[in-house]
Amino acid sequence: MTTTDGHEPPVAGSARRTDQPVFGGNRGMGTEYLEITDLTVTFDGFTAVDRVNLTLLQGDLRFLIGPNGAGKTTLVDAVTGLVPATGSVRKSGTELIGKKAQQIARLGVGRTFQTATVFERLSVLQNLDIAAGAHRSPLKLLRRRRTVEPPVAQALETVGLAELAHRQAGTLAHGQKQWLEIGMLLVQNADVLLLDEPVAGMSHDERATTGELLRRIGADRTVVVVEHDMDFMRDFATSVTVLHGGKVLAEGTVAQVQADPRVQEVYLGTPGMAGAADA
Ligand SMILES: Nc1ncnc2c1ncn2[C@@H]1O[C@H](COP(=O)(O)OP(=O)(O)OP(=O)(O)O)[C@@H](O)[C@H]1O
Repeated sequence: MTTTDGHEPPVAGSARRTDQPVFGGNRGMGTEYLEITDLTVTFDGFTAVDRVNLTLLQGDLRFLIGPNGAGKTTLVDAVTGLVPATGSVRKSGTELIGKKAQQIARLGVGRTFQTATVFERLSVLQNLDIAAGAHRSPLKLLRRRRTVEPPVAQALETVGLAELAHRQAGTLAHGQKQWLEIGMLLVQNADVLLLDEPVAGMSHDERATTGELLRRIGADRTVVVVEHDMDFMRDFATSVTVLHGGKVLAEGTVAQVQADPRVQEVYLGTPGMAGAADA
C-alpha cells in the first residue's frame, strides 16, 4: 500500500528497515527523535518563532520551508543554542533549551550555515580531523598523515570526497565545501542534522548529488533541511513543515502541503510554489 505521493505509510512499532528516509520516519530503526514544544524566540518584543511544535523522527527527511522572514533560521538557531528561546526542545528526552551551543553539539545535534564554514587553508582531511576532535598537536595535525581514522575515512566516502582528502578546502567547488561541512558533522557523530539552505548556489548536478547524500545520511538520522528550492524539496523531502510568521502553517507530505490553500496563499505571486496545486 502506498500513499497518494508514492510513499509507503509508516508502520508504527515495526522493525522495518529501509535504506531511504520515509514519510513519518523509519520507526523501529532507532529511538532518536527531536521533540519541539512551544518553542518561542523574541527579539526586542518581536516574536520571530511563535510557540512552534514539531516532532522530528529518525529516518524522515524533513524540509522546513516558508517565505523570507518566516523564522526558519531562527528556529534552527534556537535548537542549536545560538539564540535564547523559551519552550522545550528534547533530543530523545534530553532538554536542550538552556544548554550552550557546544553542549548541544556534543549531544549530537549539528548544523550547517548558509555559507560553508570550513577551514579554507587546511586540507579536507585536516578539516575532518579537527571536527573529529582528534587530540593531536597542531603540528601533527598540519603534517600530512599516512593513516586515516576509520570514522574519518567513512565520512570521506559518504560525502564523496575520498579522492580529494589532501586537497586544500579553499580550492573545493562550492558544493564540495557543503559536503565537507556535512562530513564534519558526521565525524562529530551528529545524529540530528539541521542544514540551512544546503543547495543554494549549487549546479543542477551538485543538487542531485546533495539530495542523494541527504537520503543516505537521513535513513538513520534526523535530518532537517531549511530550503527555498521547491524543485529540490519535491525531489527529496519525505515530509514538509511550512512556517509563516513564526508559526507552523502546515505540515505533511509534499503533495499535502502543496495542495493546502493556506500554503498556496502565502506563496502566491512567488515562483516557489508555482503550479503547487497540480504538482
Ligand atoms: N538577531 C535578530 N534580531 C532581530 N530580529 C531578528 C534577528 N534574527 C532574525 N530576526 C528577524 O526574525 C524574523 C525571522 O528571521 P529568520 O532569518 O529566522 O527567517 P527565515 O525564515 O530564515 O528567512 P530567510 O528565508 O529569508 O532566511 C525576521 O523578521 C528577521 O528580521
